[in-house]
Amino acid sequence: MDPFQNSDLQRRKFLEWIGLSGLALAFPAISLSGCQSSRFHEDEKQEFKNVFDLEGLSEKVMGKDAIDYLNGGADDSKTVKANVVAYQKIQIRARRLIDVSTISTKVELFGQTYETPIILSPVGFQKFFHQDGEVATAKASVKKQHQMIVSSVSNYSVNEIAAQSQADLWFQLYPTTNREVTKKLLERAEKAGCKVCVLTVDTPVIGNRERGGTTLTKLIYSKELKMGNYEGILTEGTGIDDPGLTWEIISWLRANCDMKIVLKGIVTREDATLALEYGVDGIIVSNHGGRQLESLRSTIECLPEIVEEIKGRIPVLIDGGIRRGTDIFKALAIGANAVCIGRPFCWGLGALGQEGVEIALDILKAELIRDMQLAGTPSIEKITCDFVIGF
Ligand SMILES: Cc1cc2nc3c(=O)[nH]c(=O)nc-3n(C[C@H](O)[C@H](O)[C@H](O)COP(=O)(O)O)c2cc1C
Ligand SMILES: O=C(O)C(=O)c1ccccc1
Repeated sequence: MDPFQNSDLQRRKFLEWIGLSGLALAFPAISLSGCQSSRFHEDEKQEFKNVFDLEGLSEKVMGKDAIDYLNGGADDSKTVKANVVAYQKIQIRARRLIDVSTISTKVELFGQTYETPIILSPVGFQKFFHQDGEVATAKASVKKQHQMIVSSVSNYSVNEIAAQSQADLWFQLYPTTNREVTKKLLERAEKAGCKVCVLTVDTPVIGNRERGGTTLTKLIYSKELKMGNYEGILTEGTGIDDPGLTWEIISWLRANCDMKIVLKGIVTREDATLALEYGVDGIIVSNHGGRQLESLRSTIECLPEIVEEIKGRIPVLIDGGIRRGTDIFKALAIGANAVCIGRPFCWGLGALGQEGVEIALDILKAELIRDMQLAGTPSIEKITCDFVIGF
């Protein structure tokens, strides 16, 4: 039974029952947010100069619980800040008199060509930000030709998101302690057409979220939790995290699905080596946006040793703290094959639904193109480590 499916009153009662009165109050605010876009005129939309303008609007229209859940991190949020600040220490070495009249942002990953190297990170619970949740995000990603990664803990199921948006999705997996349940999650993703499984490896337990954490933890551990992908399959006593998970999962995944396997959450050269040994297809250098272990290095500081270890054998992606075209440029220069963004597209979603996600993606892509022109790099392959200093 889905406690949320019948009525607002039922949903509120359920949330109160599990002790989430604050969250219960937040839900009506979410359902109101569907009318947001009509409040903004074309001229006002021009006002979104950068993703921070979308953040500002999202804070005006979302409830406090949603804001805390979205922007919060582990402990004192030092790693959340480090992810952003570390980009500022790196400088660009631009070259002159290079023809930049045509710019290509195309990249190749897993044998496929993508229009841009900017991918949408998996983010759970997107209905918190806007009633259309992951479906709005997926529609924006299709329209703007960006790859989207659907979280295991999405509110809409991966098959519903695929059906409503026609998106080619990647699926992010949180393996449960019950492999039969995990198998069903994989089957659902493959049926939805997913060709890539992003296995998150930084969440043996949920981090210490002092901001927005109580809300999240209670929902995760609530036996009644019914988010899209677990509909009809989450058996009693199965949580979304598995503290017993080891490298053995890779061969199990190989035996149980045909998707490419990408590890998300690698932050050391040692684990990059093991990832190669276990034969994964790619890695995402990530600290979960600073939401898991506090005091990890920023991801851009982790990137050099990992790139050095991987030596181009498999794609290396990175996320965390990317807010500007120059941040994307720096990550690509240091050796990332693509980047993922989390909070920035969610600010757009919270602010204006699908249209806000589109605006966030447009802003970042336009910034990247302008920065490539100013630096003298007409294609992504041309962005080498000679173009950056101070990392
Ligand atoms: C609200 C929120 C929910 C998230 N949910 C998931 C998730 O379900 N699975 C996952 O692997 N990562 C999750 N992440 C981490 C993101 O995939 C990504 O690593 C992080 O947001 C990147 O940092 P950025 O937000 O600074 O761009 C979440 C992040 C946020 C902000
Ligand atoms: O908040 C997160 O970072 C996250 O990964 C998550 C986990 C479970 C439910 C929702 C989000």
